[in-house]
This record gives sequence, structure tokens and C-alpha cells, in this order.
Amino acid sequence: MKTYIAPTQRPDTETVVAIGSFDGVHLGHQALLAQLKAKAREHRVPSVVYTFDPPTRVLTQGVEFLSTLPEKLGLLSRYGIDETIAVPFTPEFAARPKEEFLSDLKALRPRSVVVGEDFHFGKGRSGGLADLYEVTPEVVSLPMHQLGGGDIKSTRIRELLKAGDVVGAGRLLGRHYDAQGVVVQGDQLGRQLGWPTANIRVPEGKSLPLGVFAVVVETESASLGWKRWYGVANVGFRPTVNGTERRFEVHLLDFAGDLYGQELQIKFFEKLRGEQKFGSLDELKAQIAKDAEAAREVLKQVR
Ligand SMILES: Cc1cc2nc3c(=O)[nH]c(=O)nc-3n(C[C@H](O)[C@H](O)[C@H](O)COP(=O)(O)O)c2cc1C
Ligand SMILES: Nc1ncnc2c1ncn2[C@@H]1O[C@H](COP(=O)(O)OP(=O)(O)O)[C@@H](O)[C@H]1O
Repeated sequence: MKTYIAPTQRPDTETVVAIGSFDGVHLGHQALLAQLKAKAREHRVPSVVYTFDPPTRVLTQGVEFLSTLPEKLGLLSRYGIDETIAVPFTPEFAARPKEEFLSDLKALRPRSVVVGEDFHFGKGRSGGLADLYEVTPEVVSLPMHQLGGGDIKSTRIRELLKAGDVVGAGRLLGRHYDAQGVVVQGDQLGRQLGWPTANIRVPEGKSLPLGVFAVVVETESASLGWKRWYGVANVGFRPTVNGTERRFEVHLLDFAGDLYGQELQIKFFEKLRGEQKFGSLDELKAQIAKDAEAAREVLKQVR
């Protein structure tokens, strides 16, 4: 999949275009992408996703997002999209009048534009579906997909994650919620406890559920090759050792070795418990042993 940061960068050909934040690339987005691909086949032109990074409102309102740009691009590529235009979403971009947005879109020469029925664009959300006909002969608007008694929306998934409900979030995503990041140095306390943990650095703004989770960890690195492990992760403030900032740590079951600098993908399968303040390190250590066994039990049905 090719990626551009402006519509004018791509080759001058006709396209079909889907527009949106696509944060999380959830089941509703996936339905829209399927429609986009069908239109691309029908018109024999490339499928283009026109998206914004970071997703709308994240910077301005402190909302955490579900997928970083690399995560989103990886998913779009996996769903078979030909090209993505990822425009930096700045306050200036948000403040542009709808006519400017339309003239950018026109540069893509869209045979068809595929959007959700509630799609709006331009300053003050003044542009609507009807305006799109100025730059394309066809507008396909999809109704909100529903699941579990509500719309499938990124905000709903963010709320589920905030409540630690990774199973509910996974249902709406059509896959397990995951986070990618590099292993950085921690306080070197884990190995003393007998439970070394890889400290994962995720980009600021990436949404993470709090608590202790059964996880599956994957890597695709030059030194390790493709690998997969079961693991047990903690996302929290480590009250037992008077931690101050949020940490994301994972212990890989049945692994010993050096992970510093590796890029890992962590998939959240099930919440085991909330984080607690223990009276001693021995108590914490005993609980982590129980967590590891609980994770093993949860994950044994995962191939
Ligand atoms: C499965 C698991 C569960 C954890 N649960 C807690 C907890 O309930 N409370 C807490 O204060 N720290 C908890 N921790 C964090 C430990 O305090 C942390 O791993 C230890 O401080 C090592 O930190 P380091 O990797 O920076 O050396 C947990 C860690 C893991 C791996
Ligand atoms: N089973 C394992 N799970 C996670 N990390 C491991 C494991 N075995 C060895 N390690 C290595 O040990 C490091 C964690 O040790 P730890 O004492 O917790 O140090 P730190 O505080 O730097 O994370 C990891 O970053 C990784 O390189």
C-alpha cells in the first residue's frame, strides 16, 4: 500500500475514495472498506483512503486514540487498500472552509466517494453529503453498523477500554485490541522479583486499558524473526513501589533473553484483575505468580 501526506502527491489518475478518521479500523470501518474495494473493482481504479493523523479531536481535547498512524496504515494495508493519504490534522487543517476540503478531494478525481451517513467536513462541520456531488458523480453513504445494542463507534470502544473491558472492545474491533511499542529500560526491579518485565513505550495518546491482562505478544524482528509468546501484562502506576507515571509492562511466559530495543505487538485477551497496592514485594511477587497461571489458563485455547 502506498502512503502520501497530500492528495496532490499521488499520480494523476481516477480513484474511489473513502474519507474518515478510521481510528481503530473497527467493524464499521471494515464494512466501509469492503464497499470501497467493491467500488474500486467496479470502476477499475485504485482504492484510496483519505484519513487524518492524529484522529480528529485527539490533540485538542486530550482524547486517547485506538490506533497510532503506523498501526492504522498496517491495518488498512491488511484489508487490501491500494493507497492512503494521511493528512496531518492540525488546528489549521480543521479550520479550513469546506470549499478547500472539496478542492483537495477533487484532485483525487473520485469516481465514487464512500462515507458514513453522518459524515461532515470543513470548518464547523459545515460540509455534508450533498456537497460531495460537486466533486464526484457518486456518493455511497453507509448506515452506522450496530452491534450489542449500539452503534459501532470509536468513542464507544474507547469507553470500553477505559473500563478495562478488552473483550467488549475486541468484539467491536473484530480482533483483539493491541498496542505496539519498543522495549525500553525500566527500574531493573522485575528481575530481582523473579518476574522480569519488558517495559513497552507506546506513543503519547495511545489508549491503554488499566489493570492486569492475559496477553499474546508477537514480534517480527531482524534478530528474533517472527515469534509469538503468551504473556501477562500490567498497565498501571505500580502503587506497591510508589510509582508515579503510567507504565506498560509485560512478562513473557517461558522466555528468557534480552528484549531491549525490540518492537513488540501486545494483544489484550482478558482482564485478570485491577492493579493493587501490596504491603510487601513478597506479596506482589506471589500475586504475579498467580496472574501468570491465570493467564496460562485463559490462553491455553489460543493456538
Ligand atoms: C503481571 C503483573 C502484575 C502486576 N501487578 C502489580 C500490582 O498489582 N501492583 C503494583 O504495584 N505493581 C504491579 N506490577 C508491577 C511491578 O511492580 C513491576 O513489575 C515491578 O515494579 C518491576 O518494575 P521494572 O520492570 O521497572 O523493574 C505487576 C507486574 C506484572 C508483570
Ligand atoms: N520472560 C521475560 N519477559 C520479559 N522480559 C524478559 C524476560 N526475560 C528476560 N527479559 C529481559 O529482561 C528485561 C526486564 O528485566 P527487568 O528487571 O524487569 O528490567 P527493566 O526494569 O529494565 O524492565 C526485559 O526488558 C527483557 O530484555
